Amino acid sequence: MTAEIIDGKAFAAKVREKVAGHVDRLKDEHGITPGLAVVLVGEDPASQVYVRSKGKQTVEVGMNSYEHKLEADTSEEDLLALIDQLNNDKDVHGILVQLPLPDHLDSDLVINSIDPAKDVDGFHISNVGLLGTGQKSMVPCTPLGCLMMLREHHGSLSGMDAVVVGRSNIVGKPMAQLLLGDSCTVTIAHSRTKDLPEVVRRADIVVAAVGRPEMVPGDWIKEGATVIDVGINRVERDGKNKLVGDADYESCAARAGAITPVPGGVGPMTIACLLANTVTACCRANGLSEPEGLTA
Ligand SMILES: NC(=O)C1=CN([C@@H]2O[C@H](COP(=O)(O)OP(=O)(O)OC[C@H]3O[C@@H](n4cnc5c(N)ncnc54)[C@H](OP(=O)(O)O)[C@@H]3O)[C@@H](O)[C@H]2O)C=CC1
Ligand SMILES: Nc1nc(=O)c2c([nH]1)NC[C@@H]1CN(c3ccc(C(=O)N[C@@H](CCC(=O)O)C(=O)O)cc3)C=[N+]21
Repeated sequence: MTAEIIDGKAFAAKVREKVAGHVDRLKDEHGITPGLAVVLVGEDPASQVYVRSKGKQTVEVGMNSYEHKLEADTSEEDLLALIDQLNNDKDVHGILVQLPLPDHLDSDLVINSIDPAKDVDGFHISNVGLLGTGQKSMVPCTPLGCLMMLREHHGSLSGMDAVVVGRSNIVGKPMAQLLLGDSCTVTIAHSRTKDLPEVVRRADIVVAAVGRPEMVPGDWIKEGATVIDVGINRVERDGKNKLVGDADYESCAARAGAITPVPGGVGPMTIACLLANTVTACCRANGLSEPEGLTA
């Protein structure tokens, strides 16, 4: 079988178009412009690239972008003061603190100081709890993007066997919650999982979120399964820098029914979902009906 390629880049463009339509409506009918604040502490080069890309796309869909770049040695007190200011700013509907934070800052404390209604990353404990109990919440962007692509490809996911490889708070765990919410039978695998190849071979849906370049080979993939590759790994090949996923693309594509590429798969959908979450947060903050099809 040769896998169908799930084009995350094209899908993300459609999501952004929808978002832009809602932004227009909010401006025209209500005089409100959704605003997203992104906070970057330090100068991690990859983080700088993502933050720039987020800011650019925020403006392209007609929203306001507020970028806050802080020195790497910023104190926790100063960062919390900035978040407090953003929490109380009516023009800011979404707040994202780029992770990872420098070691001297307590990420849990920082994230939990964001107003949950503005937590467009969906990382605040309130949103995690709401998602886990099936209540309306802000849903983490990367898993939301994966879910949207899976729903589009399969229609219903009910009864499918899903294996999520990785159990991080930002990808693996929320991904598993969303798949469970769509009635998959979900297994979460991690570094202590016994016989990972056999576990993955049971899956109709494999979500690879491990952070290890090309770790999942094609012979772990059940014929016809769908592979969602969350991994973003920069590696050097033939003297060139290259971006690869957590799945070995060639061998997985040879067995899978469908697969997301890297780049051009989950990554672009993550940013599109961030914009979608900002519009959703803006509508909720203003007591307006929220856009359909932009959240879980
Ligand atoms: N496309 C996008 O938008 C995004 C992409 N990413 C990418 O996704 C990947 C995962 O990110 P993230 O969840 O933050 O990573 P983390 O490092 O936080 O988590 C990785 C998970 O993989 C598990 N793991 C590590 N090695 C193995 C192994 N050999 N076998 C099985 N499981 C293993 C770990 O297990 P254990 O818990 O036991 O240590 C852990 O649960 C990265 O490549 C990252 O760059 C991340 C966010 C967004
Ligand atoms: N608070 C917070 N929220 C995040 O959502 C968050 C974060 N911190 N820290 C880092 C990770 C990573 N992440 C990506 C976003 C877009 C691409 C993306 O657009 N990737 C392109 C390629 C980009 C490139 O060439 O580097 C693609 O896959 O096609 C990738 C990864 C969001 N993250």
